[in-house]
Amino acid sequence: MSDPLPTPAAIAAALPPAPRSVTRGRAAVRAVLDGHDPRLLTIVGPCSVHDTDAALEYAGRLAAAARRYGDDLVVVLRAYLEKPRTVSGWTGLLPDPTLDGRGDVATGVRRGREFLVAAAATGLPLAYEFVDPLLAPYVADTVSWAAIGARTVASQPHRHLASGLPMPVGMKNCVSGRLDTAIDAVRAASLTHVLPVVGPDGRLTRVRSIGNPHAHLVLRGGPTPNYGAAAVADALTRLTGAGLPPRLVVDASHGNSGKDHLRQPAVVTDLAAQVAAGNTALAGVMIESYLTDGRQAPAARPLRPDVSVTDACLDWNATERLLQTLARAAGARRGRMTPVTASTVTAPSRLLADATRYEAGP
Ligand SMILES: O=C[C@H](O)[C@H](O)COP(=O)(O)O
Ligand SMILES: C=C(OP(=O)(O)O)C(=O)O
Repeated sequence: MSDPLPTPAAIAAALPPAPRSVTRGRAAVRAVLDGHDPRLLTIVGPCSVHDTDAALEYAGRLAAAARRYGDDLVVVLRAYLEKPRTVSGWTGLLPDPTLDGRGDVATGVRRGREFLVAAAATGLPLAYEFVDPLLAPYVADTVSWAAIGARTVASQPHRHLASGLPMPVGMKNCVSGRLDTAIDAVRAASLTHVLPVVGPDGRLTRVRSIGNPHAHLVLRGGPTPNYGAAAVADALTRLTGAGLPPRLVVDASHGNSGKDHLRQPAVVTDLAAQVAAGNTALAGVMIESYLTDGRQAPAARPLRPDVSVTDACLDWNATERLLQTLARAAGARRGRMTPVTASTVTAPSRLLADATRYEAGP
C-alpha cells in the first residue's frame, strides 16, 4: 500500500481555524505550572474519542462544569485521538477512524481535526497525547496541554518533538513505574534540538526547537500506585535533585487505579486531601471519564457512542462529584497560600511567541 495523504495545510484550510481559546488555555496551564495561578489543573475526559458527536456532548457538559468551578480549577478536556498500545489494539480516531484496522488516515486527520476545532470552540483547553510525531502537525495548533505517554517517554523523537511543541508537555512515568526515564524526558524536552518535522506542506523539514520550559512529570503509577503523599514527596525530591522545578501532575487512572476505573474516586479523594493540606507542587490531576460508566470492545456492534472503547471510564455524575471535591480542595489550598509576587517567582518564563517555537534551520 502506498497512499499519499493530504498535507496538514490542506486539512487545516478546509476547516475553521483553531480558536483563540487554545492560546488562552496554554497560558492558563503555564500560569498554574509556574505557580502564578493557584488553581488546580484538572485534565478530564474519555480515554479516547471514537464518536465525535458524543464526545462533543461530553465537552459541552464539561465546559459548563468548567465555568462553575472556574474560580478553583483550570479544567482541560482529554481529547485523545491516538492510542499507544502495549502490543496491539485500536490505535485511535486519527490513524483508524473506522475502528476496523483499515487505517484510513486521510479521513482520520480530517474528522479528527474537525472534532478538535469544535471541541476547542467550547472554550475548553484540550489535552492530547502525541503518539505518532508524523501526525502532530495535523493537530498541534488545537492543543493546550500535551502528554508523552508511558510507552513512548523513553523515545528520542518524542522528547525532541516535545522540546518544540508550543504548549506544556507532561512526561508520564514508565509502565514499569520507574520515574527516572520521565525525569530524563523532562530534561531532554527543556533543551534545544535539531530535528526533522513534517512541515505544513507535508515535506520533511529540518528545524531547531527552542526547548520547552514547561515540560513536567506526570505520575501514573505502575505495578503499584504512586499517588500517595509519600510517593509524591519522593517524586518531588527526585525532581529537585535533577535540578528541575518541583511541580507535577498525578493521573488517577492507569497504574494508579490498577486499571479499575471505580478506584479513581478514592485516588482523587486522596489527591484532594493533599491539595487541601497545602501541597502547591501538586499542580494537576487527571481523570478518565465519559458519558456512561465502563468500557466496550472496539469491535462491539452496535457500538455505543457514549461508552469508552479503550480504558473504562467513570460516568458523568461520578465525574461531577470529583470535580466538586477537587474544587473545594483547591479553594482550601488557595486560602492557605501567600500570593505569588515578582520576588517569589524563581523561574522566569523563557517563552517565545508560539509561532517562533521552531527556528528555521540550525
Ligand atoms: O489508555 C489506554 C490504554 O491504557 C493504553 O492505550 C494501553 O492499552 P493496552 O495496554 O490495552 O494496549
Ligand atoms: C495511555 C495513556 O496513559 P499512559 O501512557 O499513562 O498509559 C492515556 O492517558 O491514555
